[in-house]
Amino acid sequence: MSTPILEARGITRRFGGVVAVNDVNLVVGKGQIVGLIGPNGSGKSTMVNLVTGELNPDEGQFLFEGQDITGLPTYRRARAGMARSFQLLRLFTSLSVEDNLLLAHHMRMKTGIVDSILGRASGLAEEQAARRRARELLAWFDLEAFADKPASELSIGQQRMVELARGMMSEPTLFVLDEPAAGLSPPNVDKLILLIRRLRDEFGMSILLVEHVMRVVRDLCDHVVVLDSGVKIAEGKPDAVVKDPVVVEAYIGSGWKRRAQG
Ligand SMILES: Nc1ncnc2c1ncn2[C@@H]1O[C@H](COP(=O)(O)OP(=O)(O)OP(=O)(O)O)[C@@H](O)[C@H]1O
Repeated sequence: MSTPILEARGITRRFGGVVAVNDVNLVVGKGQIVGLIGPNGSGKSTMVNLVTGELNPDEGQFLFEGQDITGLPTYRRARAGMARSFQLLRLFTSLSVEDNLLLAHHMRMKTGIVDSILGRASGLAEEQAARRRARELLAWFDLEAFADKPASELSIGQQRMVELARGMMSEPTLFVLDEPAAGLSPPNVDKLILLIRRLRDEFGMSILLVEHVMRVVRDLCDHVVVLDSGVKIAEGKPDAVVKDPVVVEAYIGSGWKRRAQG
């Protein structure tokens, strides 16, 4: 197997007396879609924040394309090729859709904006390239018609697409998606599934996906990792994992059946 895009080795993170993530190993291979699931409070969001550098682990190591990135700040991970989407949308609702893409690009990469304000040639060239990329992505996501509209005028489903397009601005090789189906209607969930698959197939993207909607996990994931109380309790193919008695037991009482039908 080629070097995985992401490898988490023995990751532990505590909050006071709570061990939110406990000695977790996780591998995302190149071009793979790996699901991270588990009942509420099992440590998924903490793990995502550890992967992207919003949090640092107390123990363990992260490798990105074989390089140790443990302790690197978020923007350095973005430069290395990592992007994320947020469970609660973080769009600038008064800005246009296109400006959301451009601004996020500058903020994530910590580059360009000073140059462009000062009118430096390198900055201007980058600004033009970013604008071109934004337009291409808006077309790819079928959002061209909304480019100049304030994000607030879009439906939640459309805003989720903007969030994904925004993540793509930095040309990531690993996209970490935090509950992309949250709040979407069933037809929009179908669209999302197709779109995430296309992201992988057309851009060769690797994806780490946290998701409660089991249909999304079953349809998309090559491999699933299950957390419970911070511990990895199972992993494998989605169909086998959701039937694993240990996993079913962990979900009982936390609305698993309702979600599995979602
Ligand atoms: N900043 C924090 N301070 C203290 N405890 C925290 C913090 N963040 C998470 N925790 C605790 O860590 C554990 C894991 O929480 P986390 O949010 O990672 O779970 P989750 O699987 O993402 O849950 P959900 O599915 O509800 O989003 C929980 O017990 C939570 O209360």
